[in-house]
Amino acid sequence: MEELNLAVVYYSSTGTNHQMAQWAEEAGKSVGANVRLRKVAETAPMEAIEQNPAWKEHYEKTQNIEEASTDDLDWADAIIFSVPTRFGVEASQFRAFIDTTGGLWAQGKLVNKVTSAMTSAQNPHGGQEATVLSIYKTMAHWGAIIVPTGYGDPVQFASGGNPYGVSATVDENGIVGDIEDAVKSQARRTVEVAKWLKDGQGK
Ligand SMILES: Cc1cc2nc3c(=O)[nH]c(=O)nc-3n(C[C@H](O)[C@H](O)[C@H](O)COP(=O)(O)O)c2cc1C
Repeated sequence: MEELNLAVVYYSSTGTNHQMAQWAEEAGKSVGANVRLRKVAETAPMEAIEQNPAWKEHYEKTQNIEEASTDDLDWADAIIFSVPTRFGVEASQFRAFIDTTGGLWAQGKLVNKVTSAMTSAQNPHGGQEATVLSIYKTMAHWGAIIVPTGYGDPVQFASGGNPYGVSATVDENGIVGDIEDAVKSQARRTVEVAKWLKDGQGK
């Protein structure tokens, strides 16, 4: 078995997607992948962050996490993205990062990356599926391999059954329900698919 590199790239203002990314990191390691957990750089001005105590606290708490770079994408065989929903699409911080990938794209280095995406939103129907699908549009432009969650693992029914990628609903107490197993299942599946492709073995 060759080495398998997984990059878990997330953006989070108030911690939800950070938590989901950590679960994905844990699951990736549990199936033997080398994992890089990376946060997308903050682009909002400090005045905005400081107006929201939860945002400020999370921002300060995660200063030690390395920021995502295009090198992480180049290094990775598999990439999992976790990004909050903002008005029905991904947070702009994530789009700013994606907009730095033109060089890799031009060299064809994003082709066949094995990718999967997760999100969170305040409302179950507030754009969760739309956000994951929006990320997948970019993956199509990359020529990446998209790994949806589907319904192959029953744990996905328990987490709301978003077949595109796990999505969390968040209220004032944090993530609603227990989606940890669903996130971990998605991460393991993404790594498995990447392994099949890397080893040239089908299932
Ligand atoms: C500017 C803004 C726009 C948002 N738009 C939506 C939305 O369209 N639908 C929704 O259900 N929640 C929306 N939310 C709630 C966020 O999705 C929620 O705060 C986020 O998923 C929490 O993730 P985080 O803790 O990782 O930052 C919005 C929040 C902000 C600040």
